Amino acid sequence: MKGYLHLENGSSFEGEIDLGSDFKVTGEIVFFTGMTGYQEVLTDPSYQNQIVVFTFPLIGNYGINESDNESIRPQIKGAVFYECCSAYSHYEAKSSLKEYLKKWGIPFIEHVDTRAVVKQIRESGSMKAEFSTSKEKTTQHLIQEDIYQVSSDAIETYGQGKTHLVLVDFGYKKSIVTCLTKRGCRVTIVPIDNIDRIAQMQPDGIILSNGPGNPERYTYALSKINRVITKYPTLGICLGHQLVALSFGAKTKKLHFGHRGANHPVTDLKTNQVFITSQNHSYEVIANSLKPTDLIVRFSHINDESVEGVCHKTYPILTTQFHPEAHPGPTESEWIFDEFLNLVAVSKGDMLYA
Ligand SMILES: NC(=O)CC[C@H](N)C(=O)O
Repeated sequence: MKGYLHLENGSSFEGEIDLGSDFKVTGEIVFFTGMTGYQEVLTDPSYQNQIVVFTFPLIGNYGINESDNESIRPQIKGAVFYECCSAYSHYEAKSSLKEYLKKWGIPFIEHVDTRAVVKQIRESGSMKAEFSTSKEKTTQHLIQEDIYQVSSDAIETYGQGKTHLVLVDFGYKKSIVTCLTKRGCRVTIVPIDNIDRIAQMQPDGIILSNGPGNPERYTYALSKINRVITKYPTLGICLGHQLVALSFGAKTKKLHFGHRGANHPVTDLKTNQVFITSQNHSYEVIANSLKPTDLIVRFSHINDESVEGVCHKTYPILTTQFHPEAHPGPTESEWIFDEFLNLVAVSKGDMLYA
């Protein structure tokens, strides 16, 4: 049946929806530019509350498998496709993308002119949107509270290595844990509300995870976060990077339409090397706001010179706005985990990490 995507800036697009006639979904509309990696995007908790426009025109062609989930369920609010492929083909595929979205009740609209939608987002910025079978715009109802269900309830441990890391969970991606356990680490996942219990766990280092929403909503926890990260070697990833910066007094702001894709070029200002990164964020750390702090910009985005990571002048703290764990996207920045584990090993007094 015909469906309509309505954006907060007043523009509307026609497509096709195959859910019941009363249904309507609202959320913040963002776009992801990767040609592949849709399963990782759907299941990345950082996308909670967002309607994702996939810019590649054919999505779903290798189906859904059992290994590419970044969390236990799809997290996006809705999806917009040009074409969502039913005739998938891959030896590991267990179902089609459409079947998977329907099973979890995630609405999607297809046969939408996604290029035209993205032009609107690039002009007006990320904004509220809704799609439904109604031709009528109800954009005045789109301004809604951002409600996120993040962070696991329980403390869980993965891996058995000698190096013990605590991952503070704001909605972490599974691949971050995989990158650490495959390097011989034991990783304890700690919900943000249990941050006071970290010292009892005697970690060798801390990871602040990725997560959805505006980093400023964690303002209440910044002093606790700062206490922990100035005690142990710390790696901050995406939201975790933003929280490190905020906890030292820097500021964040919203990007016009965010960085979401698998081909974002970043320079390491320490070595002048450039690498291609996987990204998914709406907010950035304001470079100037770092000046009065002891944080130094370590990584910079080539396209817009936004801050892509920092390190601290004295503490063993390293952060990335991009995703070194990739999934989706290129794995060429995975060495960040090795550099961080080097910091951990040095601070433990061990030999340098191999
Ligand atoms: N992937 C993330 O951790 C995203 C961080 C934050 N929610 C942002 O959009 O900027």
